[in-house]
Amino acid sequence: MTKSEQKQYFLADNLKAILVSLISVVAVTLLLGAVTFLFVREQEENRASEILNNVRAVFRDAEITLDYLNALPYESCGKDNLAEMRKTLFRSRFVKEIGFYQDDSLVCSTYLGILEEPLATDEPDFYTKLDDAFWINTPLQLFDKQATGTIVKRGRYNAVLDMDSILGYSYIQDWQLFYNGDQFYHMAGNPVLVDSTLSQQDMDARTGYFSLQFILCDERYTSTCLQVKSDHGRVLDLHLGKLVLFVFVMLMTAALTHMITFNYLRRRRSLESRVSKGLREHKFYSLYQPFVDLQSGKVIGCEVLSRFKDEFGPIYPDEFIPQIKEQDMTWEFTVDMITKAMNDLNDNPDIPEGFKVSFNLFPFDFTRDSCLNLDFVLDMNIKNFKLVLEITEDEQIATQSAAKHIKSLKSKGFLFAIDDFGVGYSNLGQLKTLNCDYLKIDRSFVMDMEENSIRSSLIPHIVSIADGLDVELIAEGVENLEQLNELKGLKIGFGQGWLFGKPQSVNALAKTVQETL
Ligand SMILES: Nc1nc2c(ncn2[C@@H]2O[C@@H]3COP(=O)(O)O[C@H]4[C@@H](O)[C@H](n5cnc6c(=O)[nH]c(N)nc65)O[C@@H]4COP(=O)(O)O[C@H]3[C@H]2O)c(=O)[nH]1
Repeated sequence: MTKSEQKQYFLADNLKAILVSLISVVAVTLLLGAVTFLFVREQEENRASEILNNVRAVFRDAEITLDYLNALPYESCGKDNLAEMRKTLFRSRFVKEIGFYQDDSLVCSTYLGILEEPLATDEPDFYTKLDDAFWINTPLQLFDKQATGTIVKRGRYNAVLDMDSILGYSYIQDWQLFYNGDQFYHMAGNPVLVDSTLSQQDMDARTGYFSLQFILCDERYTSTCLQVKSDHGRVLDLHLGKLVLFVFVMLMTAALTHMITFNYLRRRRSLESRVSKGLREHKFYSLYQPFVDLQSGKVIGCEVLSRFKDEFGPIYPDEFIPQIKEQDMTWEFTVDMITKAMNDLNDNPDIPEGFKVSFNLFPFDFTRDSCLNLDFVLDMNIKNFKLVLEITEDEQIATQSAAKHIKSLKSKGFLFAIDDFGVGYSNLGQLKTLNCDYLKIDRSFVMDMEENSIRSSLIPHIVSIADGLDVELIAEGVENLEQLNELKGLKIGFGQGWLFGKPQSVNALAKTVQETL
């Protein structure tokens, strides 16, 4: 991969990773947002029911107080009645003052005692379903002129309720308490905050669960309800820590998903993962390079050479072969390559019977018994190809087991070629033991023949070694006519190289074969 390709992939991977991290941040935000919201909403509901509990305590206290007094037989305000009213006031917790009525006028109260002039009272703000009369934020004429309060009257008595000490603690009144009678009656809190003409059903339909606007009614005094429209500033103050955590989690999610995605994409592009994916998905394919009989010029065989290409481009054998060895997949790879090549060559009618087909094998595989499983190639050999197995000179083939396996394969009809002869590890004794059929002269010897280099001057010695061992020679890397002529002059039998054809598709090979017939 070139530097500019690497840069391009780096940028593309980065963009993809950014996209994935954005998507995951959105997903995490939605998920965490929903969970946090439900949590906040529950907390707001808890706060609302706490307010309602306090209200219930006040009403209950007033109810007990008023019921107790109404049960007494007093019809007028005398000393005894007043004493009883004061005793009762002392016992109650949320009643600030008690008054007594005669003929709809207030005639005495715990604070002022018996009034000289009975006091007529204004119309109440509303009546409850139990016929209790309520005055909301009404001037408390009996105290000082400024004071206002909530008064409830039941039967002959009224009670001034200490609502403020319970309801007034909240510095932001983002709720209103109302009585739900034939219509909404404001009782406490912020009267303009929420639309009092809305029914609970309207509110529910309008707000849904993901909202900080809701109505909660008391369990006992079911007509006493709290309408809440939570103040965002207060809620934010309350949950600032969570918000900071939220932002932190989002940043971490973004960073982590970017890192994971980027690494994944980079790993996917690594040689190791591309090769292993290629092996898994049988993505390797074969090209065929012609062998030529140097004297007649006819194509008499081919070498099968593997190739690989994926969405990131090609990988060449000098990179994927070591990788396959590293992943210990050599045998699986070889079986796959041979099967595909045999199918290609069998299927093409222009590849003649008896054609030499040469496969590259990994020397290490000859040390394992599995190499004897090459019988399947014989079964596939319907066109009687001369099957040549090429092994590079390698210390692995010097082992006893490799020599035994090679001997056994030869007895089944496979021919053997020592590849890249002259640059590897071999000695004459070993060559004799292996009893190979061909020596392939490494192309480094052929490359500078026309310049009479020291290396090329060794070719005649290789020729006499081959004569001594009675093996055929194949010269690799023949690129021009000068090399061809010299090789012919040295009585070398076969050649392979760009002069005769590069590694090519089976169809191109078939055409080359037909042209030289
Ligand atoms: N400069 C030049 N090069 C020429 C010329 N003629 C042929 N070549 C190249 O020389 C290599 C010959 O194959 P090799 O020596 O068996 O060397 C092969 C072989 O050892 C290994 N290889 C390739 N395919 C397979 C395979 O399927 N299995 C195994 N085990 N090894 C393979 O990878 C090596 C390299 O393969 P390739 O890149 O295909 O390279 C091929 C071929 O393309 C020429 O005239 N000039």
